[in-house]
Amino acid sequence: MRVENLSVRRDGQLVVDGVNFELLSESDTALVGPNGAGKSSLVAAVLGLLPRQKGQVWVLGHPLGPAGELPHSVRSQIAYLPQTFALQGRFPLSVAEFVAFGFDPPGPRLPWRNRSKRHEAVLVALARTGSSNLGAKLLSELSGGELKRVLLAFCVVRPRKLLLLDEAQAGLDAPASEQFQELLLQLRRQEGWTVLQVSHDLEMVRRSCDQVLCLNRYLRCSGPPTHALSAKSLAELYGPNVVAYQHQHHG
Ligand SMILES: Nc1ncnc2c1ncn2[C@@H]1O[C@H](COP(=O)(O)OP(=O)(O)OP(=O)(O)O)[C@@H](O)[C@H]1O
Repeated sequence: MRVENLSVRRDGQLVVDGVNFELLSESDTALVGPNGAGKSSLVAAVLGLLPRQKGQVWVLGHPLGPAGELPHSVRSQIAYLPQTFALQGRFPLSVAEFVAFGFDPPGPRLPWRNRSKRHEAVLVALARTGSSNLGAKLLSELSGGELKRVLLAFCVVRPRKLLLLDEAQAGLDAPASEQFQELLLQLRRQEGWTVLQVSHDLEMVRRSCDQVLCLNRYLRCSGPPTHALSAKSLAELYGPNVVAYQHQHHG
């Protein structure tokens, strides 16, 4: 993915201003910045879900159209996990049914076609994400950690190239968050995904991402974590009162 001079306006305010970046194939890039910095707006705009005020975006070599259009063949390579995924009450959709939706590329869906292949792919996806015991449960009955694993099962049920995650670990406790990140890393390597993930977990970003984009309306800094998350960069991004915490590894 390549983004040139991207600006996004919301309610008359410029919330993303002149942003440039590139995601290298099979890399893991984190998008960090304070609340309201424009991270979710940027992700929505590069997917064509939010209008751009200006700028060009190329997804897997294809230009994003003026109204966010992409060919089906490109859209089918993308998975997007939004920040919120609200299911009220006992929404009547099982985990296995939900993951099965991920099997069919965008476009007209013919549920009777590929039925046995789809069923097999769902079982494999659930197994690969440690969710085999959840297939018959309702999606609305899952815990936060279970739901995140099932969302990854949705992503892995057929091959894709690009994965965009908006605060996928929000609401998870520390062990669940760690497990989710490990699973994501494992699947990314196996599938060859290119990942862009919005995160507030700077320690996780330091440990597992190749590139960091520091956003606060415009791109304040970018590069490998050692550079982009230095004390100086963090002070510029979050203000001088943020303490840059770094694990010291001994031995
Ligand atoms: N639906 C909306 N309508 C109008 N303005 C919005 C909407 N959603 C967000 N904004 C505004 O756009 C700006 C950027 O918000 P955005 O959600 O992109 O930031 P963020 O960096 O993802 O924040 P957070 O870390 O809190 O999720 C904020 O000023 C916010 O108030």
